[in-house]
Amino acid sequence: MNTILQKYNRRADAIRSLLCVGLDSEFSRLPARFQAAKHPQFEFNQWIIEQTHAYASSFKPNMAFYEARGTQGLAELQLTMQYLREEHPEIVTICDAKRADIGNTNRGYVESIFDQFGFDSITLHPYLGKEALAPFLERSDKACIILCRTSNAGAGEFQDLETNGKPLWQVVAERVSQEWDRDGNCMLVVGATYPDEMRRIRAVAPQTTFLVPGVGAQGGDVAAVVSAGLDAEGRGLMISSSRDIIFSEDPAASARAVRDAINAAKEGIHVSR
Ligand SMILES: O=C(O)c1cc(=O)[nH]c(=O)n1[C@@H]1O[C@H](COP(=O)(O)O)[C@@H](O)[C@H]1O
Repeated sequence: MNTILQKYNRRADAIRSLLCVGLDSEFSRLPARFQAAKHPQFEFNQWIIEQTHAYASSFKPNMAFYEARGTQGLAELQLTMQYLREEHPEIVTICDAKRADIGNTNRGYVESIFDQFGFDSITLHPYLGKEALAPFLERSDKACIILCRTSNAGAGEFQDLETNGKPLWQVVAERVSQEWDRDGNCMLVVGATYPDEMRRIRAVAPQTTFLVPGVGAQGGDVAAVVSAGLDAEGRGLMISSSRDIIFSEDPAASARAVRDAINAAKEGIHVSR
């Protein structure tokens, strides 16, 4: 297991939480007091981080909402990362960017996301194959989170296509967990909205950690996710919610409620951790 996964498990055990808080800080949805601030997204993120860090094992900013504001948004993402590194270095950071290109171009993304922004991990799509992703996979000090079964309604358009009698998402799960994950630095994205598929993915990838978006605003059920996806150690899940937490009346209470729902579901299936 590599250092980022160790960091994650340490944090998850220390605060008894498998919750990932998504920093999808869309400018138009920020409270007015933050929209008027000098660094709106950064100051909002700082507030959200302070409200929710006690319940968060990871934070996941989605690049889209920072890129949308051009250089100012990217600068505020950089400030957010600096703040997290200084104030909460024990919490895992995930760059949700769903990148991947040919190998040479990936080197640029690796430098940007891992070295300039300093993220612990990044979401990637597998479409170009292992050879192209080598610059990411070689980074045994970081983690690669590969899209397997996404949470959206149309996920099946390609992901359900059968190859050698298996759906593509199963091939991705097997390939990543058995062939790509040499250093223990690979995870899989498995949407909360597909618990049946998640159960099958857990069966073929028993030791892989899943990033699980889709609870909260997208309607995924926390108890179904825990039942389908928990690993034998009582971990193996980063259950992610963005809008439902960060734009709620009380982000601290919302984060605590998801953390509590996850733990209640775990107790229901008799996992000690
Ligand atoms: O990679 C992701 O995090 C991701 C994969 C997926 O299958 N579905 C999905 O919703 N996401 C991301 O997870 C977040 C979900 O946000 P909420 O629906 O507000 O909780 C967004 O940043 C999405 O881009």
